[in-house]
Amino acid sequence: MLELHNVSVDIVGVPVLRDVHLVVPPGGRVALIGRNGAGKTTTLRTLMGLLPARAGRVTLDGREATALPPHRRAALGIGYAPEERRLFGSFTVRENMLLPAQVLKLPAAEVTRRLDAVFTLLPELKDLAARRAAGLSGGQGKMVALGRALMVGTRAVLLDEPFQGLAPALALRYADTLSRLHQALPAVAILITESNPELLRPLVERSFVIERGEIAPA
Ligand SMILES: Nc1ncnc2c1ncn2[C@@H]1O[C@H](COP(=O)(O)OP(=O)(O)OP(=O)(O)O)[C@@H](O)[C@H]1O
Repeated sequence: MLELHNVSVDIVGVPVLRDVHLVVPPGGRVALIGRNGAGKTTTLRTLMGLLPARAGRVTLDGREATALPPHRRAALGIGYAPEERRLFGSFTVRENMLLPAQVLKLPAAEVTRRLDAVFTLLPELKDLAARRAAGLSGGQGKMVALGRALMVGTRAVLLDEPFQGLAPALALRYADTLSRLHQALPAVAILITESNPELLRPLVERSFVIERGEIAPA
């Protein structure tokens, strides 16, 4: 269970999240819906430990995580796919996917096991494994970012607007991938941000709406 308890976050002195309460149950599929600038990315970055909370607490399975740096949260099984993907262009797809697992210094056998599991789930990544990330299309880049998040996200993956900018056919394929992901790894929670609530309705069990940094159940 990943939880924000009454979290407030300021960026350069401006309140961006206000008293946010958000719950992502184990294996749950949760949407965070909001317009541009509503605070979706800030919420995910706060969950990941990339932004400090001015007030409130972050917990993982009831354990205090508010002060944990991002790599410690990743080590606890939280994967993050940022909206802008942040792939290293000169690295291959495989190298990009391996990076977070290497940062966590996971044993080589475990890294290989996880990579194989992600390739089984997302076979198109296996075909792209040797390609440089710089040459990927936007849709391919999103799949790589998902695969990379799954390399550490054994409990939860946070996906920031993965449908943004995808052509309709690719968006359908991505949605299908998320459904397969849930079937194959039912224990892994998925938190997805999006501006269009209709797009995620078939994929999630629960939605939260965020407006000007405040969350209410949809
Ligand atoms: N580094 C920053 N400096 C100043 N303001 C910021 C910064 N980062 C975010 N903000 C502001 O915080 C608010 C929330 O931003 P956030 O990126 O979380 O929104 P979002 O819902 O993810 O929308 P988008 O899809 O446009 O990124 C916005 O008003 C944004 O302008």
